[in-house]
Amino acid sequence: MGSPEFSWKLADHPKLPKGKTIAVVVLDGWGEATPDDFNCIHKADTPTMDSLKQGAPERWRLIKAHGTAVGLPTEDDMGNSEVGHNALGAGRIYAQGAKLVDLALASGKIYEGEGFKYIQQSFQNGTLHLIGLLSDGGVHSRLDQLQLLLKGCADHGAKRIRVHILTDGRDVLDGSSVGFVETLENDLAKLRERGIDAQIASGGGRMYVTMDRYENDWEVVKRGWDAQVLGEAPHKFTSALEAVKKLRAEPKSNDQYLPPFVIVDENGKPVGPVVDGDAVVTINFRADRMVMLAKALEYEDFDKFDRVRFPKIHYAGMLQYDGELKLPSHYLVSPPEIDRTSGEYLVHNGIRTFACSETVKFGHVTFFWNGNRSGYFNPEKEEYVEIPSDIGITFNVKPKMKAIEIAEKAKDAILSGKFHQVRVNLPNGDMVGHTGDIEATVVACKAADEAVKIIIDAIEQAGGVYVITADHGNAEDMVKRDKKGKPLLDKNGKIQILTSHTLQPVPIAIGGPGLAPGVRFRKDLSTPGLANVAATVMNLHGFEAPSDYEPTLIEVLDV
Ligand SMILES: O=C(O)[C@@H](CO)OP(=O)(O)O
Ligand SMILES: [Mn+2]
Ligand SMILES: [Mn+2]
Repeated sequence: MGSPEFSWKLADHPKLPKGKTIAVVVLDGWGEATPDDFNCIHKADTPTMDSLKQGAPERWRLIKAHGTAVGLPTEDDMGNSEVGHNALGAGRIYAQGAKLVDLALASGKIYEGEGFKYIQQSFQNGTLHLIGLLSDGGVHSRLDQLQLLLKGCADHGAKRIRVHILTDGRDVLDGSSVGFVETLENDLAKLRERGIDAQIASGGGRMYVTMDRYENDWEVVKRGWDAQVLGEAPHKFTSALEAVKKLRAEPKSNDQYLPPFVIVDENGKPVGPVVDGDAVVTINFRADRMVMLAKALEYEDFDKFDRVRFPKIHYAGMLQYDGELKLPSHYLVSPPEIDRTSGEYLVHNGIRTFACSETVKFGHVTFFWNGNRSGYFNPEKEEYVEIPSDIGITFNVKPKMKAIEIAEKAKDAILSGKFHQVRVNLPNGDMVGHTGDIEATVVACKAADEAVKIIIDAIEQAGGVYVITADHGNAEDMVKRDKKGKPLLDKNGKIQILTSHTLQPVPIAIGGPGLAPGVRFRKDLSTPGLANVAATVMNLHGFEAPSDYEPTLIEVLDV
């Protein structure tokens, strides 16, 4: 901080005591929606979350978790874990990757930056490869940004372009991949009319190819590497549209899990392996599922899988994905500068923190919570525990995931008396919700509720305080609806399953024996959101929040 008067010291809260153990629980993908058959939270047996709701309006309320409340471009943007946990941890609303890329493309500034100049050095003699998620989901990437970037790169001298697509079906409807490939193929055809050699070179489903996160399963990244960089995959096609259509027609296949494929020419030769002298851009703005590929593309020393070849390329991320690792070192758009997060403040004010989740969400309560920063602020004051996730399965097969294990770890941390804050993410509603399997999602919600109960019981025993909330909706609505909320049917009369997040608000509940009797939710904040939670938690630790944080959700009445 540049200003001379800056200090990490937080003012004492005038009314609330210090020293309480606070459990902060984030139920991933747990929104509030009308109770019906497609609301898995409603369908599940969730006595603990139901009982918290009885505390409304003083100790239970709803907060916004999507759109501008979390720094996304519009109110049509559903929430997601990155922006949700960023807001929860940072206590302020930052224009997020989706918006920053929009602005940089609209102003043309993206083409003036260091990152673009760096990749541009390969345009004369090399190929430009764009790798990323192909959909308009807006969570990790957006089709319109890819379209603008393709055109912009061509305008700025790219002569040979290869796109390596990852099909979605998670932030958008399953089956929509076909339409996105058609759109992209049209754009590439237009570039070819301009004399630019532009084609799709490889592909695969995002959950099976490339987009793993938090080092859960490097095989996923390897499959992508083989197809994208080496030009090798079990499936070969001469057209991407044909590839996606044929692979989707296989039994049990879906967009999220399409196997890797490469596009070959009439001689069977892959059209776009990455070779020395090429440029590569990973077009996702969101960090978590690009970090592993970024490491493979950038690190000279790398032992996660055998890369076979490590081409000398000019690589840039759409954004820088990890501020602490400075990864990648080149990027087209600067990420939001999320500084002075609540975690960093609290560490400076003597708060000892324990954070835990299973691998698939571990970075959410650590990396995202801390403003896309990996590692500890102060290892003496923090302990982060990762419970290994199951690998190689879709979570509808094991919908309970590691919820109970996470809760037990939290319980031990609470009862140990070593920590002031015990923070967890319970992944079930989200991870199972994304599979589109309604029955399994009901089981998932019940498991998450049981985990909350374990944590609340520990807080009761320790005389502490709990804050139970969520990062965005998912499990509370599993069907695509028309504007009036009626479930939509597909051509065959079957309901259209919604695998994505939602626009719903999320609950927040406070309580526990350590909560001062006069504490209740304020009534004067009209539409607070996730960013109001950080100040709330700071208050519960006995501190005033910094003045530029979004206001606290609570007030303390004299009783
Ligand atoms: O799985 C993911 O990457 C996203 C959806 O694209 O979900 P979440 O934001 O909950 O992590
Ligand atoms: Mn989430
Ligand atoms: Mn999700």
